[in-house]
Amino acid sequence: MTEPMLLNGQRLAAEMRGQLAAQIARVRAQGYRAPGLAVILVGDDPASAIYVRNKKRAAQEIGIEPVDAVLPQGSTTEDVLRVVDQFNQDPAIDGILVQMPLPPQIETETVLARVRPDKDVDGLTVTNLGRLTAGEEGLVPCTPKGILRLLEAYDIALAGRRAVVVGRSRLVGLPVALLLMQRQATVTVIHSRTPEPETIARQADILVVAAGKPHLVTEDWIKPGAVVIDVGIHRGDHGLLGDVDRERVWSRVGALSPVPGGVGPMTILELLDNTWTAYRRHEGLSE
Ligand SMILES: Nc1nc2c(c(=O)[nH]1)N[C@@H](CN(C=O)c1ccc(C(=O)N[C@@H](CCC(=O)O)C(=O)O)cc1)CN2
Repeated sequence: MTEPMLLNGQRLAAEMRGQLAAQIARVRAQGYRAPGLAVILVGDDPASAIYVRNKKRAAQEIGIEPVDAVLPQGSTTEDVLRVVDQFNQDPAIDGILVQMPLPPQIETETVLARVRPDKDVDGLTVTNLGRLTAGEEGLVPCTPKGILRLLEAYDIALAGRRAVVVGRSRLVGLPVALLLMQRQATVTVIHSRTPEPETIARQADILVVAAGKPHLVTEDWIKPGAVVIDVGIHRGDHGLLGDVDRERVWSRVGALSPVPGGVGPMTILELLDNTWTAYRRHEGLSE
């Protein structure tokens, strides 16, 4: 078999960020304000702190003004809602994201429901997920949107092909299944209660793994030549691990998105892209 292809999200995201930076610089030169992104971090999860720092840095580098609110681990739902309300009302803020996961005492549903749908740059509100389900224009969740952009950039055909999604989360599994279906793929979603998941996964031309379990997927899950998208990210003693055991699947796959350097950078890119979209809508600029 020919050598598998590595789907390089790091490089694609860098290219796209350059294009966004140029577009933002153009409108700024015409006298428009800077796009504003509010990032809400609650608690002391170390991984979340890294992602938030990376998001703010990426925003700043392309000309989006990041503003953050950092709340302590013991915050209440009401505390978070107050911050969301402030950003909802602030005309300088185009996008609001609440970093997930939230501490267990906070009602995630209630917090997400408070974010104005036109500022929901994570695409996680019921309004935006409903629009996605109906095939209407809205703001699309970042990781799924990044996965589709990565597949498109590498000319990976979806229409008529069999896609299997491992995981059914609101952040990734559910919306990526919808997007793949909209691209005419035949989609199956499997999850923790699915019997014999390997047997179903082995039918996949495109396998998207968002299970949250390090090295869950091994060669037994892979149809020879399959395109495998690894969404997992886990901090092990020897660095970052994905949900896919890269060494064990490598001889069977046709293409693989690596961890790190695959889907992660695409997630941040799509957050910036959604903020740019929200900004243009707020400023009445053409899309
Ligand atoms: N509100 C949200 N919360 C969470 C989301 C999200 O999209 N919105 N997704 C994940 C975490 N996440 C973004 O928040 C995220 C994870 C990983 C990366 C990334 O760039 N990873 C790098 C490695 C970086 C490192 O850890 O050293 C890579 O894969 O190359 C970006 C964003 C859960 N929460």
